[in-house]
Amino acid sequence: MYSVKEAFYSLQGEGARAGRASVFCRFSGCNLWSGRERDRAESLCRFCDTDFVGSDGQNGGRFRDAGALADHLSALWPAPAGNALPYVVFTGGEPLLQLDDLLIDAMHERGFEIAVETNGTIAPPSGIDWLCVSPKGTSRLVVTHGDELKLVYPQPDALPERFAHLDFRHFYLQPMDLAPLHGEGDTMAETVAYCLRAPQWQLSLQTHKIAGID
Ligand SMILES: C[S@@+](CC[C@H](N)C(=O)[O-])C[C@H]1O[C@@H](n2cnc3c(N)ncnc32)[C@H](O)[C@@H]1O
Ligand SMILES: Nc1nc2[nH]cc(C(=O)O)c2c(=O)[nH]1
Ligand code: SF4
Ligand SMILES: [Mg+2]
Repeated sequence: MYSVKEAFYSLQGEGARAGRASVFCRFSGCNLWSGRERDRAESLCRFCDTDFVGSDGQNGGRFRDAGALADHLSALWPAPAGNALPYVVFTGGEPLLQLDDLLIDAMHERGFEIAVETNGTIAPPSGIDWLCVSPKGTSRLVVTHGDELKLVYPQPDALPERFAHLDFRHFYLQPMDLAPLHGEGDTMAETVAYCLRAPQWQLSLQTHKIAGID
């Protein structure tokens, strides 16, 4: 059984593949935060911008097996899509609590390339085509290689220096959106300043928020 908060067709907003048409599958639940506001301040991840509780979002639900979820997701890809490769982004919540070999195989069988957005605390199954790891605070990072490391900045307890030596093709800093925290501050200027000081790191903007899409 898979529990999915929501699923939708949009443009990948973040990282090296920003702008690419994608089916998003947002799994329910996370191992670093309950999703309840009253638990936020005491959680390992405290700045989350996402509601991943339950399965009541658009195209959300509980799916009895990999084939049922794969059919549901592939129906969100437009037809005809010309020569674009179908692309699915598994996110959440923490997708590696649920994503398994059966679902990976089922999406590959339907012609999809598979991307994952993870907090890096759970070992991934094999067969993922694009792995984005986004470390959180003091949580223990077990995924030390992948395609992109995308660190939300600034996190005083997760400095970029801690991750700069890891085996990733791309290193991104993404300004922390303080809106979910009702916070004040200019994370954009700080993030730009860091990228200018340490050019290994590139700026990742959440372009879907700028564009006003999901
Ligand atoms: C909601 S998370 C879900 C996937 C996974 N749990 C993770 O943390 O990578 C998706 C992406 O949004 C980023 N993110 C979450 N809250 C954010 C915020 N307030 N500002 C900027 N990026 C944020 C995460 O770091 C991650 O890269
Ligand atoms: N458009 C869009 N791009 C995204 N890239 C990563 C997202 C996520 O929440 O994991 C996300 C998202 O929520 N929307
Ligand atoms: S690890 Fe990801 S889904 Fe979980 S609370 Fe943090 S940003 Fe949100
Ligand atoms: Mg998001």
